[in-house]
Amino acid sequence: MSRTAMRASEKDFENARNQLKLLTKDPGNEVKLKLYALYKQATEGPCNTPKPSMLDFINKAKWDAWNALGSLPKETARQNYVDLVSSLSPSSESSSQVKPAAANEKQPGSENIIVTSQDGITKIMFNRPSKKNAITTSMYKEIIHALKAASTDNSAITVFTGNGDYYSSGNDLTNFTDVSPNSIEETAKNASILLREFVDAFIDFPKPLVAVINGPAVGIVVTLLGLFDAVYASDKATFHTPFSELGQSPEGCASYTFPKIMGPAKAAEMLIFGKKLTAGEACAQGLVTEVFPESTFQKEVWTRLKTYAKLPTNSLRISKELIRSNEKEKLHAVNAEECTVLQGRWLSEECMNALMNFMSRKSKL
Ligand SMILES: CCCCC/C=C/CC(=O)SCCNC(=O)CCNC(=O)[C@H](O)C(C)(C)COP(=O)(O)OP(=O)(O)OC[C@H]1O[C@@H](n2cnc3c(N)ncnc32)[C@H](O)[C@@H]1OP(=O)(O)O
Repeated sequence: MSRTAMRASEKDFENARNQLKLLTKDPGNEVKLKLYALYKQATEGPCNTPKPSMLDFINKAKWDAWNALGSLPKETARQNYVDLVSSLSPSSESSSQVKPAAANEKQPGSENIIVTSQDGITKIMFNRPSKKNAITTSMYKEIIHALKAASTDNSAITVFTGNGDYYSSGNDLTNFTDVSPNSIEETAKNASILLREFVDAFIDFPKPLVAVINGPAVGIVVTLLGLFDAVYASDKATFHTPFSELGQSPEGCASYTFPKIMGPAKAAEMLIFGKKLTAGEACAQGLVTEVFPESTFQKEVWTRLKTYAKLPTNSLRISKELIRSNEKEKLHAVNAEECTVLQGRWLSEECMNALMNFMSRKSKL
């Protein structure tokens, strides 16, 4: 008999609750919301409490998740809860972690950012494919750390890429949702400080910085490309900065680099109106260096990068310094301004509405 056809007993339900306490890895906010909703439905039936205020992020998200279950019978909710907890066992957690192939020197850190050094190339890989490589707060910190280490290691160039079908879906939107109403302002301030430090690490990076865009790229991973020295893209990559849709504003110095790269009209289409570009369009507008067919992308790009990494390292650094140094002061000022503006945006009703929409879309089971 399949698990879904079975009926979980009170004992199964109790066991699942205990099993949950033993989890070694945080299952993430979305799963926690689903668990919360199923638990409430299984024990109390359909949602029976008043809708919390929009600013009460956490309770509103919980309420939405529970309310979305409608009139699901208590027994079904109980079974779904047991099934969900069982799917979170350590074996299913670890199966989503994919290690990079042929990594000679794997450096320590979480599994969400994997740093390897080989053939004169330090590779920093987004490795959270089940979440489309969305960037959590701790991943921002790890990347800052990885860039600092790469700036003084033996490699000639540093490369960012993504594991799985996405390059990255940008900022993890749940970074802002697991916050109590009275700490929203402090969270926005801390995020602004972290973002500024994060972007500064790219502005100041002394070696050639290359992006190997293996799939769609969204938000901050797109805006940062203006600070990269070369961007190679698979023809299945897309470039999307939906800031207005999210009630937010550009970051990563794109408000300055994009108009310089592609002209103000094309930059406005991307940064204000959120137009998504294909790899070919991004290349035509100067954001991407070269586009490769998906079938040969990895082979062609890495072969080329290995050749580049054999060039004299001091010469590479000095040439980059000449190209970029005049801009550095301006870029730091732009970064500071963008972070200040974003801090205000994160507290705006438009942004809160957009985050709630994302959360309620996810909590529909
Ligand atoms: C220190 C703070 C600094 C802040 C800097 C600010 C930066 C601004 C930005 O980066 S704005 C860009 C933010 N990103 C987005 O708006 C993308 C949101 N995600 C999506 O629109 C979609 O998920 C998608 C188009 C990327 C992919 O859609 P698809 O239908 O193919 O896949 P799923 O939606 O089912 O995604 C699979 C799971 O991954 C979760 N996920 C994907 N992206 C994000 C994200 N950015 N944040 C959080 N979670 C994300 C998605 O929710 C699914 O999870 P689930 O399986 O648990 O439901």
